[in-house]
Amino acid sequence: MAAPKLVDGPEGQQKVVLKSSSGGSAEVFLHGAHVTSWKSNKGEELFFLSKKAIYAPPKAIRGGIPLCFPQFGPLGKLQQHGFARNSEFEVSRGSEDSVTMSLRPTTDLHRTYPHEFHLLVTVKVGSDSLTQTLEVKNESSEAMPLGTAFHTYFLVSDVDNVYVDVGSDGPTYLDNTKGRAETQLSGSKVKFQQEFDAIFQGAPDSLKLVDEKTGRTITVKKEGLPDAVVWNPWGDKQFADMAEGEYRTFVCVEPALAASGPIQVQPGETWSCTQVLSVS
Ligand SMILES: O=P(O)(O)OC[C@H]1O[C@H](O)[C@H](O)[C@@H](O)[C@@H]1O
Repeated sequence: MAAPKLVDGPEGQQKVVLKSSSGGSAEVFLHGAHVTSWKSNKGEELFFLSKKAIYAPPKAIRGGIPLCFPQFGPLGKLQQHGFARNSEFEVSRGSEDSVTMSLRPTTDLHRTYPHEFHLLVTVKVGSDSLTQTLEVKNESSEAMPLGTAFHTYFLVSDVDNVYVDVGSDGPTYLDNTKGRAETQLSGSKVKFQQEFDAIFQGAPDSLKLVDEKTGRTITVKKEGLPDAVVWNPWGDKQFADMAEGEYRTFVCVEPALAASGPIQVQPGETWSCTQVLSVS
């Protein structure tokens, strides 16, 4: 099995380039096991990646799929979204169209998260799909708390042209712009006219992002992740690693173990989750 090719990227960071025999492709940095590009078999880029992204610790790359682990957002004692997205992974195995990257805790990570674990993240690209799986084994003698998310930034023609169908009619969500106040969505479609930052707890396992201008539909299927976060920051506020106006060109749909967590992974237990993205 050919080992995946390591290619130099910005700021001395290395990435793996994946190619499917039927045309799709993807790129995954060792920094954060971070997927930064997914192209369909038509060669169209499907992920947003900021022109001002920073490719070195302690920043996560702004775009693609930041890996939130072992915490989601501020829901715990660790840094926002946990440390995995700012950690250096190693290639564990791979092929032309798939790579598995590995992270074990360093002394530094143990300072805030005193657990022995082995984290494996696998990314596989198909002609019009990308599959990402996270597996974590608790190798310590006590339970380890876990929150996580695949924090995917999808490229859109303009935020005015899109909606996210969350798969159920009139669900409630926790509104992060209002202190996680419980709020009800009218209908099943999230549209964007202002900052939207919501945790749909116990969301259906299939969500859709529809771009009515391009006619493109992205389907997000989640396994093992009870929640879904939908986010657009609206406006050029507070993000030094986002260029002016870039907020109009992405929507985040994030399969997550967020407000339904953290869970406790028991000693010796391996916990896993998956997202399958497809474009039509
Ligand atoms: O800037 P970051 O740490 O990557 O967080 C970016 C965003 O992530 C999630 O979508 C949260 O729901 C938002 O509240 C947060 O602003």
